[in-house]
Amino acid sequence: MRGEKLVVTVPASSANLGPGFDSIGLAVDRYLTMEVTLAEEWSFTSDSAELEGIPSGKDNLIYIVAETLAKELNKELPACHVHMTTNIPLARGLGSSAAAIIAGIEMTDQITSADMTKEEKMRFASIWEGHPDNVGPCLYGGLIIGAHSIDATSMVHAGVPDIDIVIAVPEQELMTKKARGILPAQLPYKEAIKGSAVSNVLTAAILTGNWELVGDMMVRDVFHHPYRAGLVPGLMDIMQEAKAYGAHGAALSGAGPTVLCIVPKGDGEKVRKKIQLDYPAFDVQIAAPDHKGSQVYYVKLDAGVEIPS
Ligand SMILES: Nc1ncnc2c1ncn2[C@@H]1O[C@H](COP(=O)(O)OP(=O)(O)OP(=O)(O)O)[C@@H](O)[C@H]1O
Ligand SMILES: N[C@@H](CCO)C(=O)O
Repeated sequence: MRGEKLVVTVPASSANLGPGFDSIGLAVDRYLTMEVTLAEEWSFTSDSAELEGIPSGKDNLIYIVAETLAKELNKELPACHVHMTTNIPLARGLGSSAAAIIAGIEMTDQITSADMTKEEKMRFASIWEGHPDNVGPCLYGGLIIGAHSIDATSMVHAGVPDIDIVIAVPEQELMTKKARGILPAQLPYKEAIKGSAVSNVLTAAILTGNWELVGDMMVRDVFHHPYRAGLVPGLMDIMQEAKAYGAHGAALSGAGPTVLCIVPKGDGEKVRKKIQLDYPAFDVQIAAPDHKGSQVYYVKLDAGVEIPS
C-alpha cells in the first residue's frame, strides 16, 4: 500500500429487535470510515465530534483488535496512521464498538495480506463479542440471525428489509457493560419458554416479511426490555405508542438507550415528526437499512475520500 491509502467503511447496527436478544441485528446507514496509511508508529486521529477523547494510541479498541488478530494469524502488523470519520453516535445502542471491531478486522486483513474469508472474519468478531447480532450486520449488511457457541457461529443472512427506520437517540450515553450488568443471572424456566416462543415468531415474521407481526413481537420481549427499561426513560412509552404513531413496532436498539422504530416504507418522515414532537428529549432521526456491510478499497495518498452520510 505504498503510495496509497486503505479506506474501510463499516455501517452501524441495531441489535436485538426486541426478543432477538444477542442473535438478531440489522445494519443501519450510519458509517465509520477509516483512512489508513503506513507510518512510523501507531496513531489514531479524528475530526468527528462523536470521537472526541477517543484513545489516539495503542489503547484504541481498533488497535487492540488488530494486534490480537495479527497474533492469532501469526502475521507482522505494520504501524499505521488511522484517520477516522463517523456519524455513529457512541454508546447509544447503534453498534459503534461493533463497527470499530469490524474495521479493525478488515484493516488487519488488508495490511497483513491475510486474505481472510468473510466466515473467518465473522467467527473472529463473534468470539470477540460473544454474540453475532451487532458485528454480523456490520460485516454483511442487511439483517442477520445468528447463534454463537464456543464451537461455531451459525448464521443466516435474512436479506435487506424494504422498510423505513426511525431512531430516537437520547443525549446521554449508556455503556453496553452497564446495560448487560443489570440483566439477571438466570431466567425462570417458564419465562424462558415464553421468551423463546415470542422470539421464534419474530424470526418467522421477519423471514415472511410480516412486519406488522414483527412489531407485535418486538414489544413482547422478556429477555432484556423489562430489566433495561429503568435505564431508558421513554422506552416503554414509545414502544406502547409505536403503532399509534404509524410504526410497525419499536424496541430498544442494541443495549440502548436509542429506541428503534420499524416503519412502513415511505412513512418514515411522518412517523419521525410525530415522535419528535412528543419526545423532545430525543433526537429523532430517519435511517435506512444498509445493504452492503463493510467495504474496503484503496485510493492514491493525496486523493479525497467520499465519506458516506
Ligand atoms: N471508532 C472507535 N474507535 C475506538 N473505540 C471506539 C470507536 N467507536 C466506539 N469505540 C468504543 O466503544 C465504546 C462504546 O461501546 P458500547 O458497546 O458501550 O456501545 P455501542 O457499541 O455504541 O452500542 P451497542 O453495543 O449497544 O450497540 C466507546 O466508549 C469506545 O470506547
Ligand atoms: N445484544 C447486545 C447488543 C449490544 O452489544 C445487547 O443488547 O447487550
